[in-house]
Amino acid sequence: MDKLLLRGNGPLRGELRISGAKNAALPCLAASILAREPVGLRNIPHLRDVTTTLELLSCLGARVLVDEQLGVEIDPRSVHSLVAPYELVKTMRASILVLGPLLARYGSAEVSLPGGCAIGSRPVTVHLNGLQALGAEIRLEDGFVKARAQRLRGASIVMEMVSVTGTENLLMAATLAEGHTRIENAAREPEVVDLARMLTAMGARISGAGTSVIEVEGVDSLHGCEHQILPDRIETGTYLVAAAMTGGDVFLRRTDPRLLDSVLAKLREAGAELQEDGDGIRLRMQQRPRAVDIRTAPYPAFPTDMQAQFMALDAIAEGSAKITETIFENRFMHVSELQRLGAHIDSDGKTAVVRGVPRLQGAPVMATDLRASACLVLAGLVAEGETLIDRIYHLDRGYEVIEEKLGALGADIRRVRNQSGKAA
Ligand SMILES: CC(=O)N[C@H]1[C@@H](OP(=O)(O)OP(=O)(O)OC[C@H]2O[C@@H](n3ccc(=O)[nH]c3=O)[C@H](O)[C@@H]2O)O[C@H](CO)[C@@H](O)[C@@H]1O
Ligand SMILES: C=C(OP(=O)(O)O)C(=O)O
Repeated sequence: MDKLLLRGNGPLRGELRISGAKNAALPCLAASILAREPVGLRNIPHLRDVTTTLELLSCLGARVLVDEQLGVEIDPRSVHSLVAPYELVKTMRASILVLGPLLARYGSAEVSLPGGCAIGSRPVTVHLNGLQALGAEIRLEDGFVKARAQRLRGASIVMEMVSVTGTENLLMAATLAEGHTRIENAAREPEVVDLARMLTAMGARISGAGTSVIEVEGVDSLHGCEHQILPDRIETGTYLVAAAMTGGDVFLRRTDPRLLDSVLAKLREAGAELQEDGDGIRLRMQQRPRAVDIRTAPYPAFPTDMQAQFMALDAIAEGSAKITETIFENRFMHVSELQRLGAHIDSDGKTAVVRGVPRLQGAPVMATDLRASACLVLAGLVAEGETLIDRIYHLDRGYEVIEEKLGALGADIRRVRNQSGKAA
């Protein structure tokens, strides 16, 4: 198992390019199943979750072509299996996103239930209730969601809670349903908007994406398209926090700061100077960060996917801060690892009070989930001595070549590869 070795060595400086968003690429890849022609996707990030999704599409029978610049072409005309097997689904919750497209396009789907992941129970009830409202017959059998429908029918759906993947599944299903669908209490995340842009380019009739009411007029078929995945706002936010924590000066290219308002507001509150510039954003930090309170909630409020990174910032900030996680019941697993590095944090599961210390001390730590891993990398950048992070396969699900990108900004970071299969 690979590990990351870091030594805190001062401010990050320089420029780097932000990748396409994982959480937009995965639904867009799933949406390709809806088309009657090949679909081309650009700015696809090179991530383990993308590879798993491409394997899943191949397993369904789609022809997948990956080109040098990591553009991907998917030809769904050869799809012949409507079963998403456990072996692939268990490694990635986003696999549930093939359910809506398979059902809408082929009238049947069997998708293994995604397992409960470390950050919380993550049910898919609102996906299933919404598909039933569109006329699907759904059974849960042998760990699979088995869904059938002659043709889905448009319906008015009020989502019980704001669900990002739930909104995406229903939106994709509704594009080929007969008649009009209205989705209320829809997620407003930019990744939902990106998916709607792609579906519209395929001939879907959608309005309201980005608001909490999305309306879809079903069409008989969807054609191919070329679509550019939007920049990763969470990767952007993670590198901005890295620069802020190290007292650095970095420019992040090919990103869209408008997707990050709530995060940028918190960085300013922490003392960072931000400058939006053409296709990117520059951050300069000339003081020790001030502690900032965080409360996660659906977009446009502060994203749960940035909570762990801000806990790392608060751990070395001036003053105390309260962090409240409202989306997932178990997303504080980085607390005990930050404590190993010398952070002062009291947590009761849903809230954490962080008292900033002037300096962290390097130690061996364990990554437990994707953003918890990012939080430990940030802490390692400012810790005195060596920090060795184990189980970084989580990180590889969501950050493209993180050690190269941080290395280019001057960080002392290196991947320790384990060739033998024994602990490195
Ligand atoms: C609203 C929100 O911030 N969603 C986050 C969630 O999306 P993801 O789509 O994975 O999760 P959902 O948005 O569906 O879940 C949001 C909340 O609703 C609950 N829920 C969801 C579906 C359901 O049927 N029943 C139910 O109770 C979940 O347990 C969770 O507490 O994780 C992603 C990965 O970290 C983040 O990128 C998303 O920003
Ligand atoms: C937890 C995340 O992803 P996933 O929903 O794929 O588990 C994330 O993006 O932070």
